Amino acid sequence: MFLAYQAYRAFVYPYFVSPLRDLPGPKDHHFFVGQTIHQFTSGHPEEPFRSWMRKWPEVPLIRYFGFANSDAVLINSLQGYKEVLHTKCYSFVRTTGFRRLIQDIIGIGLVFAEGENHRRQRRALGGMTSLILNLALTQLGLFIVSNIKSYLPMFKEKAAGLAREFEKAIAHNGGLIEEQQADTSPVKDAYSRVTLDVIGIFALGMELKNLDTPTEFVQCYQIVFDPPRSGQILAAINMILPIRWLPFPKANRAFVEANARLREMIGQITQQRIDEMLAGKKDSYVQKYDAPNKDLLTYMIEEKYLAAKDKWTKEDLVEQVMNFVATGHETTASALTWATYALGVHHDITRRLRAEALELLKRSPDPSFTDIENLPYLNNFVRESLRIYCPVNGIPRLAIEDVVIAGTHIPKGTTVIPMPSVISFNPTIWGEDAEEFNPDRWDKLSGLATDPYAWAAFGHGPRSCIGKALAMLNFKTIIMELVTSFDFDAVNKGKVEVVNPAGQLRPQGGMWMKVTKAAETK
Ligand code: HEM
Repeated sequence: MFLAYQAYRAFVYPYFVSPLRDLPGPKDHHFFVGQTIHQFTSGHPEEPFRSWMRKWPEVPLIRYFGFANSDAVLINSLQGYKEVLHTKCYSFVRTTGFRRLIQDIIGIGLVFAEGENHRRQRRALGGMTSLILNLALTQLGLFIVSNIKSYLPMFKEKAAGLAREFEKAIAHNGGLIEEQQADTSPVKDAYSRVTLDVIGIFALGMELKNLDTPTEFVQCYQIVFDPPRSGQILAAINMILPIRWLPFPKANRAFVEANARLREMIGQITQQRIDEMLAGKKDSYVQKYDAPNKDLLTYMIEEKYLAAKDKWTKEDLVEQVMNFVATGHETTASALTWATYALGVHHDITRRLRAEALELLKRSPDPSFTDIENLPYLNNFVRESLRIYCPVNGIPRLAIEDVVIAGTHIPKGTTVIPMPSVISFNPTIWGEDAEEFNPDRWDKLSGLATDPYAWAAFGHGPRSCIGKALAMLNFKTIIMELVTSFDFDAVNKGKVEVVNPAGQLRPQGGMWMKVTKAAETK
């Protein structure tokens, strides 16, 4: 009976019964596995989705076949974005494949909480997006701008440390700061180290000091985020069939061990903090940046672990911390990597950013948060960089009830994919030059491009990125530091090969970049 039902779902339902069968979409799927092989062999996690969008740019929903011919829908309209990510957000949950791809790495905290549990966690973490002022992304608590901006001195200090790293590379390697070494790469590696240091202070209240000497944290994250080809193939298979328990190949063992070690280290830090707080040593954590709020771990222990009701266990705390450390550093490191690539290709853009920043530094040698926020070209550059090179590839969802999206009835059990780059590259929204890198477009947005849902680098609605303010200020501070010190020249100015499958946009084998001291610096 069970087998007969499965056969019906795979071979009868999708072709003759599904209410989605008349939606436009690709018909070149393979027997039983749908589009899975195309996705894993396309060389880019966002292809072939982008190619479908190019073929049907005006169609709100594009239907394709997932594994076992399951129904899947690519969201291709702003209305669809608004409904899936925002107004009907809780009609969906994370998909199993997405969980299997990244849950081991990033923990089962906020990112994987669902429904009422998600609402509660988000409220507890002080990052509840106001549903009234929804699009303004007003958030309460640790993640609000007034708290984040108090970390500006720390962002500047870390950015200066990064510049020193690049100077060392210029002195030692003649400015070629990318080397192909055991699948790791110093530019991306330097960005991972600096962003890990930042999140260490924000989330753990600790100086991890990875910029000085890479710690075991960095090494473990390199193993889990930058696996060799065999590890990437394993990750692809694991999305469909859980195989992480296998003791082979070596890449699988390394992945499992690195994850276990990360949990162990974060567990130790958490336990130590709990012990200190129970012993009344409330000042043992770093507060040197004069932030109005505590670090996230301390905050969670006070608010949830030591709370009278609705308590979190130590294991809950560890998973939350895993979430923030992983999501908080690798996304920003990826954004910086691709922004540097843009600087290395578009030298005129680097010069304009430099001129704007130097002019500010002349007026205000220690610029404030408002000074930085008011740099129009930097703001345009950062948004354009995140539009063209969105670090988060896709944010797949599974419908847990029947729901109407963009006027179409979507049955329970359908996978829907909002993919920021699909909406960013759509010419009906962003114009015929949608795929071109052009920061100036932000000065003359018109038509659908002015819709808030047209730019989805941080998602939208109740599940939008809680760390947006932190990421943006950190990103801007580092770009300012880099353009006022260096010129970049991308070794590969053509198409950059990327890791696939991956939850993030990551260059395969590093981003090779020639860096020289700028003629005019601060
Ligand atoms: C450039 C940097 C970043 C980008 C592009 C980015 C992007 C995103 C996106 C697109 C989502 C929404 C996923 C969805 O709708 O399911 C998200 C969620 C999230 N982000 Fe970020 N992020 C960045 C930086 C950060 C930082 C710095 C932190 C932590 C301090 C962070 C923590 C999170 C968390 C915890 C979630 C899950 C929110 C929830 O499910 O309620 N992110 N991020």
